[in-house]
Amino acid sequence: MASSNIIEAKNLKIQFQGKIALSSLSFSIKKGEKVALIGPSGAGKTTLLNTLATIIKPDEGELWIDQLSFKEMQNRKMLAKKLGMIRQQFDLVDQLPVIHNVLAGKLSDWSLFKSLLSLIYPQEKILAMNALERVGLGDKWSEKTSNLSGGEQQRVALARLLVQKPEIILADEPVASLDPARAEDVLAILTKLVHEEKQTLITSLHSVEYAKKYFTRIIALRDGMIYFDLPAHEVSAKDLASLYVLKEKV
Ligand SMILES: Nc1ncnc2c1ncn2[C@@H]1O[C@H](COP(=O)(O)OP(=O)(O)OP(=O)(O)O)[C@@H](O)[C@H]1O
Repeated sequence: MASSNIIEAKNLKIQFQGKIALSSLSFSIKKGEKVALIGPSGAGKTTLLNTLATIIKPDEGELWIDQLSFKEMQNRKMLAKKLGMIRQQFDLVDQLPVIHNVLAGKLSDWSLFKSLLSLIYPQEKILAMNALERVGLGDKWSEKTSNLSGGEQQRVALARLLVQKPEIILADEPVASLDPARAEDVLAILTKLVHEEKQTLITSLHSVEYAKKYFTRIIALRDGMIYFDLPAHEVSAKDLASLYVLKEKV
């Protein structure tokens, strides 16, 4: 594996009840790339992200994350250092103040005692406050998380990632539940932070417009296969039209 490749996948195959979701996918991703996964519904974007997150074990093929095999990635502490995940549904604990959700990014580093103590006296508060400042929520640290808007909650999830500091961020439709203005705001912050932290980002997106604007590379999936894999600026209207064309019924 070339040392500049942080992810390398060879012939990944995943099936669910005999139905192929990913069909012999091979690709590599370099450190610092910002990759958007696009493609029609059911193309395999979420399955691929969950495989990269080592949540789904491939039926066939091999996967290396920063030189580590799928098996070596099962160590929880190691996994948290390498990979951070952000989803459409934020994965926050609504009833807790914002700062506790941000500090959840540290849980894999902390002992059980420190984690429990932090629920009463937030530990490493300055770290969390700095992260909240960077996502523009410095004044919201003590608010109950459920009182925040959807866009603000997704920014809390970004602050949690800043505290976790993984090398790779996997994002599954991170802005699907937000209105267009908030969606763009969250994507702009996410890609700016990833750039500043020199992280690698892989995001599934339904918006081709945002994929072209905020990402360096676009991998298009269709029927569990790579349909095209191009620098974002080279993706043409014709490529997109044929990717999303509805299949004729036979
Ligand atoms: N847990 C599962 N059990 C059975 N089939 C599944 C499961 N997860 C995904 N699939 C199937 O695998 C295929 C790929 O699904 P996946 O969710 O990865 O697509 P997607 O590109 O993320 O779609 P969307 O854009 O609608 O989220 C689909 O045919 C889906 O029905």
